[in-house]
Amino acid sequence: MIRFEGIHKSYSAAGREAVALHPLDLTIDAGEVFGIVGHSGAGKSTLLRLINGLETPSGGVLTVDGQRLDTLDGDGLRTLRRRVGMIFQHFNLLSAKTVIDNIAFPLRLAGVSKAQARTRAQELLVRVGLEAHRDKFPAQLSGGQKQRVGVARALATEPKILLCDEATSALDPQTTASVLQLLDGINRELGLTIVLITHEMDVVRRVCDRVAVLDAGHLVESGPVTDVFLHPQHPTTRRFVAESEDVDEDAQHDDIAHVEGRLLRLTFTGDATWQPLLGRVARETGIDYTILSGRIDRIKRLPYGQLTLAVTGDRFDAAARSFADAGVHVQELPR
Ligand SMILES: Nc1ncnc2c1ncn2[C@@H]1O[C@H](COP(=O)(O)OP(=O)(O)OP(=O)(O)O)[C@@H](O)[C@H]1O
Repeated sequence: MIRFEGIHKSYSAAGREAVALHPLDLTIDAGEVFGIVGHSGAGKSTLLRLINGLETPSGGVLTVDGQRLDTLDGDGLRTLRRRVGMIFQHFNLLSAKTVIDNIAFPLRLAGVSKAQARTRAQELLVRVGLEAHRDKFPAQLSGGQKQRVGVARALATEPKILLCDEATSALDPQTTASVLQLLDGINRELGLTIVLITHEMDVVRRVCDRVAVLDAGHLVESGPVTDVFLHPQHPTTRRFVAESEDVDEDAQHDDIAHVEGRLLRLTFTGDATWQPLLGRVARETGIDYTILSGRIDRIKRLPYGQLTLAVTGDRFDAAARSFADAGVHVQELPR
């Protein structure tokens, strides 16, 4: 478990104090995939780098697996870094070393013999699906393959926690999906805690269990991805969700101006996603509806659907109740 209590961080640059993180409380549970989303400069990297001691907080208490980081000496910090692996946006591989030697490198640093380090690196190569590339150099690999080497190297010292610093931001959508799948598998099979920072809500939707939203150094919202993604409360979170769904909010506003009725947002999750509810409720209550927007997708493995309707007819409240009785989350939106 990683626990931030009143943690804050300021940098002094050119004689001035700049606040990167305002005091925040946050708990990341063992074994979960936790996403931290925010725009550039929001404080994501700072938050992540506090966890492996690459940055020290200006105040507050940070505990990793029950150990306060401010009590660690040099040896303690080195042990922490073996238990907390990290992967990076630009992979940070050693260009003069082969794939297998890149993976073995942290073990060699930790004093493991060359033969043992290579045996372990070979196992990791298989896990990330790169056996065929073991003797190549990083320059001979695609971005996705480089990130797989990064993952294998991070796993070499058998960490309990994996930090991912914009790990898919330099990759195309298909490669992003395969690297996220790899991370998901590692989380499930090895029980590793994964903390990832990203500026894309879509990355959070695909792999994270919980998420925190940072805005200019403030933690503005956090919770299970199903809650935060489907029912965002803070304007910054709403913008992230709208961006990831490719919604043009201005165009949507224009569309709404053209239709009559009250606006209803229906969110279906799990089994409710597959029920033929719309027609049934319309028949039973005599309402009519126009679909303004709709989406069916998954949050991690949970199927969900979200529809925005303009509803006409007298029995709006009865229709809303029928949807709610069928397990659908119902929200009336202001016009
Ligand atoms: N070493 C440093 N010295 C001075 N200021 C810093 C330092 N590192 C970060 N900052 C400042 O702290 C704030 C938060 O930076 P941070 O890198 O944590 O944000 P971020 O959300 O990760 O952004 P990005 O996605 O662009 O990396 C920014 O205003 C940044 O300029």
